[in-house]
This record gives sequence, C-alpha cells and structure tokens, in this order.
Amino acid sequence: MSYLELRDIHKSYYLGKEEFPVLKGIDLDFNLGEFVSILGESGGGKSTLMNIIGGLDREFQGSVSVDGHKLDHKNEKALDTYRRDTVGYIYQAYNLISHLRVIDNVLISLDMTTLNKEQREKRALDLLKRVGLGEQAHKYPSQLSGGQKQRVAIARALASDPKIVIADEPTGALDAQNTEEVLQLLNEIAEEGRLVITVTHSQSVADAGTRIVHMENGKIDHDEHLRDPYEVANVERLESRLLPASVAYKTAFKHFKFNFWRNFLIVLGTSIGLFAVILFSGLGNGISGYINKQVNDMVNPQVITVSRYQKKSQGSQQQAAAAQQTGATTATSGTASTKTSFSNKQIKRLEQVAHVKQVDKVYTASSVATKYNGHSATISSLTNWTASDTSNTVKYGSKPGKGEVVIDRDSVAKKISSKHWKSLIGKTIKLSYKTLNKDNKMVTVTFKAKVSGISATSNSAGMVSDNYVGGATLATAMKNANVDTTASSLAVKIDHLDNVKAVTKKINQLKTSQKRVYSATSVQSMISTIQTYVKLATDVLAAIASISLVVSALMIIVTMYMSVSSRTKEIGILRALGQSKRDIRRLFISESLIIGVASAILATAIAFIGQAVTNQLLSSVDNYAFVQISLTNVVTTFVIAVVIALLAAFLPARRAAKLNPIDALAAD
Ligand SMILES: Nc1ncnc2c1ncn2[C@@H]1O[C@H](COP(=O)(O)OP(=O)(O)OP(=O)(O)O)[C@@H](O)[C@H]1O
Repeated sequence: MSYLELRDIHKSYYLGKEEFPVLKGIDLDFNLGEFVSILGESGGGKSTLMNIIGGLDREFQGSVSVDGHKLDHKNEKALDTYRRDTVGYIYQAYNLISHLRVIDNVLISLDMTTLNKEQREKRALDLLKRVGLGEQAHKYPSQLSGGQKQRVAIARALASDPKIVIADEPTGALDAQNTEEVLQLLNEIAEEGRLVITVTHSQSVADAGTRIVHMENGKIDHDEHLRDPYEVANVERLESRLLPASVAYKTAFKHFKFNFWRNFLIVLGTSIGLFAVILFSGLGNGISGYINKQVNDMVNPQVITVSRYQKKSQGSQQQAAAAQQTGATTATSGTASTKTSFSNKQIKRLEQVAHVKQVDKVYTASSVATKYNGHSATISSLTNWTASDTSNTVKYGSKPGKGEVVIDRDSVAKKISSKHWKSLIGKTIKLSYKTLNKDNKMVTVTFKAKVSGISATSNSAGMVSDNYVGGATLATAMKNANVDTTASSLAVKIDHLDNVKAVTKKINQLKTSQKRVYSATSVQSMISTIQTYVKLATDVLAAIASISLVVSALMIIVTMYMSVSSRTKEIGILRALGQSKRDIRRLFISESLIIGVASAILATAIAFIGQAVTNQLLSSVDNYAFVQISLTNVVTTFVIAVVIALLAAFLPARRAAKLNPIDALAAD
C-alpha cells in the first residue's frame, strides 16, 4: 500500500452545458520520501490534479486515499482537516499575505498546531533561518526579492510539518541561482520523509527529483523512477488543531493596523453618529436632573399635598389654589362631597396610613399688611411653615420656628427696611390681614413675629414670593380672631422618597361611606410628567442622530466588501492552509467588530470632551452639569456599535466564506 493513492480520477470543466474533460482516468501511487515531478503540456491538467491531491478541489470523480484512508472529498470539513494536517503548498506566485510580516506569514500555519506560543515563534524563526531568512523575519513581503519570497513560502509550507508538500512551478519565477537553492531545499524536505510533488515545465527541475510523471491528454503516459526514494525514519510529527478564535481577532487587528488611516477615517465617520446619540442622551439626563433639583429645592419631594376631593364642577377653584401654593397639580373627577376642609377625624385617618410620618395643616393668609419702624409692605400670600417647605427657599437666616417669620427680600424686606434689609433678621415685625370669621363677619387677624430668615425667590424663575410663619403662630392668631382653623390643605410627610408614589395612590383610594375624600398629589408626579417630555424630546434628538448610524453601517458594509474583494487571494491562501469557512467568516466579522468597538471608544471619548465643553459653556446659565453621560449611555453605545458592526459584517463575511478556494487563489 502506498502513502497516497489516486484511483481513476476524472475531472471535467463545464462551459454552460458543454463539457471539457481535463483528467481522463488518472491512477497514481506515491510514497513518503519521494520527490516527484509532474511534467506535461501547458493546459494538460497538472494544476487541476494538484488541487485534487491538495484537497482544494471537491468536484471530481475517482478516489484519493491517504495512508490507507479514503478521503471523503464531499465533506468540506474533512478536507479542511486534511489540508491543515497533511498538506503544505508552494506556489509559483509565492502567495504570501502582503499585510503580514514574513514571520507572521509563517505563523499563520503554525497557529493551527498544538505548539504553545513560544514554541510556535521559535519554530517559525528556525524555519526562516533554515531557508536563509533569519534576518528578514520582520520585513513585509513587498520588501523581499522573488527568491526570498519563495523561500518564505517554503518555510510556511513546512510550518505545520506536513507529510505532503505540493509545489506548483516553484521555480517558475526564479533565476538559476535561486532555482538551484530551492531544488536543494525540496530535496532536503523529501529527505525528511515527506512526499514532495512538484509541477514543472523544466526538465532540469524534474531531473533534480527521484521520479518523473508525464501527463498527456489527461492521462499518465510515462512514469519514470530516477533514483530510490529517501529512507523514511519514524519521527514524531506535529499535531494540528482548529484555528483558535483569538488568532482571527489578532489577524484582523493586524489588517486594521496595516490599513490604519483608511480604517481610522471609517472609525471617525462611524463615531460621529454614536457621539451624537451619547451626547443627546447625556443632555436628557442632565436636564431631567436639573428640573428635579430645581423643583426639589423649592418643595420637599417627600411631602404629599392633600386636599378635599372635589367634583370637577364644584371645588376646582379651591383645588387650584391649593395646588398653586405647593407647586402641585390635582386630579379632579368622579363624585365626592362638596366640603372643602378636613375634620380632625379625617386628619387622624391620614396619620394612620402606613409610611406617613407627619400631617401638617396648611393655612394661607392673603394680602397681609406688614409694619416695621413706620414702614409697611403687603405680603400677597403668607402660609405656615410645613413639612413640604425646604430650607433651600430661605436664602438668609434660617427657617421660622415658633413665633418667627420668613419674608421675601424684594417684595417685603426691602420695602420695610430699604438699606438695612438684611439686619431685619432678629427684629420683630407686625402683621395683620382681614378675613371672615366663623360668624361670617369681616375681622382683622393681628400678630407679631420675629424675622428668622429672608427668602429671595420672587425675582427668579417667575416664582411667587415665599413668606412663612413658623409653628402655630398663624393658627393661634386665627383662633384669637374667631376665624375657622379647619384646614383645606394638608402637607403629608412620608418616611421615605421611595414610598411617596405608593402612599399617594393609597390616600387617593381611601373612601368614607363609598365616597372619595382625599385628593393627593406629590411633586414627584409633576416632575416625572415634565421629565417624560424632556426624555421624549432628547430621545427624538438621539433618534435623529441615530439616522447617521445607518450611514455608519453602510460605510462599514462597503469597507468590508472592499476588504473581501481586495483580499480574495488571501482568503484562498488561508483556505489552502486549512482554515475553514468559519475561520474566514470570523476573520471578517472580527475586523468589522474592531471598527465598531474602536468607533464606540472614540465616540465615548469625544462625547466626554463634548460634555465638559458644553457644561463649561452652560455654567453661566446655572452652576449645574447639564450634560450627564451615564454608564448606561456608554454601555448602550457600545452595544449599538457592536450590533451595527455585526449586521454590517454579516453579508461580506458570508461572501468571503463562500468563495471557492481555487477561484480565490486564482484572483489577481
Ligand atoms: N476554473 C476553470 N474553469 C474552466 N476551465 C478551467 C478552469 N481551470 C482550468 N481550466 C482549464 O483546464 C485545463 C487544465 O488547466 P490546468 O491549469 O490544470 O493546466 P496545467 O497543466 O496546470 O497548465 P499550465 O502548465 O499552463 O499551468 C486548461 O485547459 C484550462 O483552461
């Protein structure tokens, strides 16, 4: 039994329906240690036969057996393994990969062996030294002479320690000196116990081997043994393995680096769309946060405003007034009582609701006359300080305690003490207002209070002025004047912000004799309504920006198609070395992924610079970061970039993987 047996090989090419038979029944036996030259007329089918022996061609009749095992040439994976394990190829046109250094060209084949990294690198260098190119390992193929390139190709063919080395006109492009050296190497290779099959037109090349096979008219017409094959020693051979995914990533990265500027421009183009998406999302976060802060600075978000639930037609005015005072809105629909104030029992009931910490009655006095040192001013609206009020509204001094008052700077303090308005803090002022008492008679409610603080909201943001009396001061004065002190509005403090929503809902659901009593609204619900609109607006902006991502995707698709077209030959070489369709697909997908991830990194970097610049520019509006890019924004950008890259790579990578290795190798 011979090592390699060809039996009754027939092969035809077809032009339309017309058949062109090339191989018409080839039977050949080869043994290890032989250096066989195939001679024959041009166009006689020598290369076709080599492609069949080399496991590149699957469309033929007949059988090829290696080491006693019939090759299943219909099984593509089996052929991939056969090429990877058993065959090394040397071509007339060298077929080196131009964007890889000499050593990397050799390593491609070694990556499919079980050697570790150091061993692979050592073997690659040893092989290059053996062919006299130890010094040239880090050059690119374009920096080598023809003879040197062919020697790199020989080193690569030997890298995976193949038993069969096929050389298709290995000296066709070389001068006499280089031809001599290459033949010497081929003889050494056969001497190592490998089978060397070379295709040649040159009798002198053929004479250098151990055997000459001549083809004529698609058949073997002559088979001449020149000398005995070399002795085959039983040496241990290298084992092959599937190409690890990491190698595809590394190779893709090398190609990315090799075409750095072209790829950089694509990355830049892609990152612009991603940058816009990330920046607009960050702007959305910032503005939402800003609204939240602005409102929460004025009203405690942990407090719910509760008023009597009214039918729309009846109490909407009182409700609107209550809402305005606390900055909240109220829902009014359905049936309810016409009363507008709460009984003590109703207040107690609220106090018993889970998570409620405190219930304050809210009193409001309108047109309050203020007197100090002979000067007077009118407070349009004065309320008692409740849990819903926050110290943020008190700009100077502190919040009002019992018997104290906070007055607005511009509309009150400056009017009663123009120059020394700040020194009003600690001074006692007189306050009075007119209202109806319980007997429906107009009375004047009068009281004194010490100024504990001054607010300054009347001029900014168009807010009404903030004036507050602390403790029960206002209620006591009202009682003294026989004015009704039942409250129409309650400030209900909740133990934790997280419970506000649930408690608001709960209070709204409370019923007395089947009737709804309470109408509760939280400032949080108002903020979230505004934030919904802000989010909608910034989402629309981000969506518009994402249109440019479609352009980015198209750009990557075009680049990948270009990459596949310009690398057709490389695909053929890699397939001939034993890489599978999956390896080729992975190579192009990883290249696209590198572009996608690099774009996301660049977009994130530009977005953070954009964030810093925008926030700096807007710092004159308010000392607040209006752009706030979150980790979620960054992660989303990376996910988008990866998805785009994968989608863009899908078709080109599929096309690359589907290329017929023989056609790919024949590409210019
Ligand atoms: N893909 C193909 N489609 C159609 N015909 C083909 C194809 N490849 C080769 N042929 C034809 O098959 C015949 C054999 O080609 P092959 O390349 O095997 O010959 P060869 O003996 O190696 O020639 P040369 O010595 O000139 O390289 C030629 O006539 C060629 O035109």
